[in-house]
Amino acid sequence: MSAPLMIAQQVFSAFAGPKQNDFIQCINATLSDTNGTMANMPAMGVPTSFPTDLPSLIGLVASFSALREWLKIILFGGFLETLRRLAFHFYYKTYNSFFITARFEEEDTSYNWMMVWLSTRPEWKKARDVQISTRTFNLNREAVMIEGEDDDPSALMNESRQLALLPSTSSVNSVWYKGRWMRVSRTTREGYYGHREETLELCILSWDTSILNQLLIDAKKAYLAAQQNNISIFVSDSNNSWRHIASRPKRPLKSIVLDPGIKDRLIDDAQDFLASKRWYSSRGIPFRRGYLLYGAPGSGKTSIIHSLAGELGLDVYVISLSRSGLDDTGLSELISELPEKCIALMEDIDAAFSQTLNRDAEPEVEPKPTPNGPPHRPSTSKISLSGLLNALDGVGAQEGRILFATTNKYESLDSALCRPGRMDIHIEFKLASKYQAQELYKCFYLPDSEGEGIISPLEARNKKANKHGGSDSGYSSDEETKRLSTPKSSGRHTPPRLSAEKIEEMSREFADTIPEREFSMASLQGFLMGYKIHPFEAVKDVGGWIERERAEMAAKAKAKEANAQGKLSAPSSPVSVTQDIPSHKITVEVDGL
Ligand SMILES: Nc1ncnc2c1ncn2[C@@H]1O[C@H](COP(=O)(O)OP(=O)(O)OP(=O)(O)O)[C@@H](O)[C@H]1O
Repeated sequence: MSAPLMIAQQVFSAFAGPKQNDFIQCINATLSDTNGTMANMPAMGVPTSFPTDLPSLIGLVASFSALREWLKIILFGGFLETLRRLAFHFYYKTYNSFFITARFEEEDTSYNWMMVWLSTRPEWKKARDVQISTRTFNLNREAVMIEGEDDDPSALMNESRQLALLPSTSSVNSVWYKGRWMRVSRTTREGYYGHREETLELCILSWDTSILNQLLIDAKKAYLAAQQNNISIFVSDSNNSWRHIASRPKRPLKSIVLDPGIKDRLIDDAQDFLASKRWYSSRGIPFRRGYLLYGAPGSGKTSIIHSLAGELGLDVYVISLSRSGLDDTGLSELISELPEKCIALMEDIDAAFSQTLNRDAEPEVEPKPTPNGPPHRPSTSKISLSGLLNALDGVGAQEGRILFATTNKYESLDSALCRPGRMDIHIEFKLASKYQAQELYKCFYLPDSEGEGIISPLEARNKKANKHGGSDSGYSSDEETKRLSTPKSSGRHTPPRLSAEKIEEMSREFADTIPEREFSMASLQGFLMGYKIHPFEAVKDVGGWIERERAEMAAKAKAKEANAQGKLSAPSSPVSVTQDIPSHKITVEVDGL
């Protein structure tokens, strides 16, 4: 009781000054009341009168032996803690001067470079703790295949599984790079909405900081080299940011069959545009180019755009105008965030147009019931035509971009959207001509540069496996090819090798049977897909296929007409369309007929 009172007295006198003597006397009186305690104080070496200045107070406190011990402990502990902190500080300083540390966040592209680079390292083949992954880090490329997989026939069935060996997330791994030791660790943490995000950390033991740059350059080069045969596809997410969704192998331009001149016109124009930046800027013309591809469905509009992207080495940014939640501001943001050289693709621009694209955005309407199915919901997109026009050539519009828009309903597009400056070149894609049918046939059955027809990778590998057993060398005679093209007789799954003259002759026969501009290229491709390894049967059966297609189209037209007249009151049962092909039958159910 007495010590706190004494301290209170001292503190009070220090702060309150001499005028507070009454209060000090009061405390003294209180202390002198506690006789028992005070009586013992002289024995403890504590003065019985109370100091009123600071040095005396310190003397008083120091006169307590227990307090002295505490003070010593506190000072000693503080000293030790300071030493510990200094030691750690110097340790980390020294450690960091030996190591270069780099972190890569999963959502960043550089993370993909590093992971692809790591997946090619030989270290993981011998490691005892590795992660097995089928992720390709936005690449369509072979990662590390399982050793011996090529020799295992059962692995042929798992052709598409590409297993990569990666550093484990549960341990710290070592890699050597250019004679430097590197520590690799991967950590995951809980991100937003429970999404797990990964960070890759590399610690390189090196004084020379340029080694990190070298590593990044190597990893990026390796990634781009692997990406060389692919194009990247980006779409917008709900935050109106671009997100990489896929890499697709480049499609050779020659695999797209158009009437003569169309492909050349497109490619020449696009190449000329990309090389003319200075020309545009010196004349004050916005450095942008727009192409409108319109015409029949399945005529190759989308295919040629992807193929062109591969040819020009550009990535494709798909702008989906009917995406729910996308409004004029979001669209402007998206277009202004496009990279300088890229292809922006707006598919089926008429679909968005007929639902919401008009100069004065219509208020949302209730879904209307349709006779044959669920009510048709209008798009939840809030794009207006003026918003689209502003986004395309407003101040925020990106320079250097090539815009491709596709539509099946050319006439329904507003003339403001189609005017030069927005859509500079309009190209019509028609239903297949005889010329296209013939070229498509040749495309299917002519051997490519490696001596194979257009066959699936599995067939190619089967072919490789059969290399020593079959009579594959050189072109075969007609009799031989007929025999080979019949699977029952040959038991093979590879297309026959036909001479170029033979294919030319058969392709003419095929094209003669196909009526001009009646079928789409997509439907011809669909037919030929059923005869991938049966070129003779394809020519023989195409007449029957045409009849069936016509009957089907007539039935569809009839049903559509009946629908339009409101005669259909109940949903009709699906119609089965059966296509006979030599090796198997395909049954397709067509709804609503
Ligand atoms: N001219 C063509 N040459 C080669 N293949 C073609 C051609 N046209 C279409 N195809 C094939 O048909 C399929 C559909 O083609 P694509 O998607 O490019 O047509 P589209 O005109 O964009 O159709 P839609 O207007 O319905 O979107 C693809 O698999 C493609 O290989």
